[in-house]
Amino acid sequence: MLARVILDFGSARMRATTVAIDDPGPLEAFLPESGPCTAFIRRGEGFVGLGEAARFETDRLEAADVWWDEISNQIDHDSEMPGEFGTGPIAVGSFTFDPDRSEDRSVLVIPRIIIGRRGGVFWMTKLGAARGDMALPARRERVASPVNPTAVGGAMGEDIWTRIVGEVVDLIRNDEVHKVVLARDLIVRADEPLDLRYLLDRLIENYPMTWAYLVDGMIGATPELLLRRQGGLVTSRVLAGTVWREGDTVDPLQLAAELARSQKDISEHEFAVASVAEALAPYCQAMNVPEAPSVLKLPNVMHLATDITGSVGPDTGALALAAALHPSAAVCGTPTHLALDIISELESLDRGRYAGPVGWTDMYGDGEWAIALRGGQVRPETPQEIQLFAGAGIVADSDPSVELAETGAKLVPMLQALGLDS
Ligand SMILES: C=C(O[C@H]1C=CC=C(C(=O)O)[C@@H]1O)C(=O)O
Repeated sequence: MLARVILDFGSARMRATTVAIDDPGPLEAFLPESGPCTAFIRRGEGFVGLGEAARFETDRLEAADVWWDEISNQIDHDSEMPGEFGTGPIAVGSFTFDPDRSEDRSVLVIPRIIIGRRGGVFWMTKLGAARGDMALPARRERVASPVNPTAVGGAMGEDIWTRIVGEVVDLIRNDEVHKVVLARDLIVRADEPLDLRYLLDRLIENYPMTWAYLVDGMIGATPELLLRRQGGLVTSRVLAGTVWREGDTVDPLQLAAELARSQKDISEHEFAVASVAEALAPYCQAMNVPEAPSVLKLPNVMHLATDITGSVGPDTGALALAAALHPSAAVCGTPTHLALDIISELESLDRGRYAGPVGWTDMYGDGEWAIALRGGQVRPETPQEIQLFAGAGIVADSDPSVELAETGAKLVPMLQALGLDS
């Protein structure tokens, strides 16, 4: 198994301190110009992580879970706010969609400093620090917008991608598989290294209702939550089935009504809900799956949405649940193994961390893992370049050219952030 551990606290025990702080203002303002940093923010709540006390590179969620379990047992935590959700040392991660078919690695990092906000409570956690050493880091002065960003194409041309969607529709109509989510990529290149803090600012500003994430060069603003585990309660927001507005021609209410009635989108959505409900069931004493989806309205698209809730025992942590739920049929298909094979055969794309779990877990197994959608990856060797991804669920009634347009609508948040779509 591939695993690389970088620890800067050796085999000694680590001290961590958490204190309540005054409202620090926007969390993202603390992200430094250079050096490792992480963020997970929705509606102004969440955290930023600065520096790295430890890092685990792996190809398996399960291995990351074991590693964090061992490491978190070596941390002595002194907290002013014990038991407050999200406070204290955390591990922040971004996992590949398909570890068997990706050159990219999954990563779990333990930030050295965490600044967080939730429900009117503000905190800072520092690893390797005592209560006397809890000054807030400096806020940044300014961030740089992308210099001359240009879309330079992806692994596959739009016409070829559309043809492949047609091939998958044929497979589905021949009953060989029920649903397959196909993705495509788009590379955007600038003249100077991209300042990810600028992109994150734009995503937070334009899409405050999504989970804006930044982990190891993977950045985006996703509306889909694989799971939140908070105490004994697990919640999952399942999305699948999409409409969008071309210009301002259609009334949003009418569009939402059309989506709620669209048999094609309802069937696409039902596969996704069933996959999450089936994967969660073995871990839940009780579960609630609403019978009909609601419509989630975002600035660029609308989705059918179902919030599943369940109760889990103390032994099943957030990372273990993420391992059980990934990949759901919102990003893979039904049946899972057939959809995975078709994706790897036809998509001609290494998805890397796109559509994989991205999020955090704490020392008690609580945490939030979203699905890394509406985002892109910047790699250290090409800091002026970002690979964007977008996919669409293909079912029997899919029209390939409409699916292509749907992936275009899903690329809008990142293109806007890069200054390529107004
Ligand atoms: C696969 C993506 O979206 C998923 C989430 C919501 C709606 C989807 C759809 O309607 O196809 C996808 O299942 C993506 O954004 O790349």
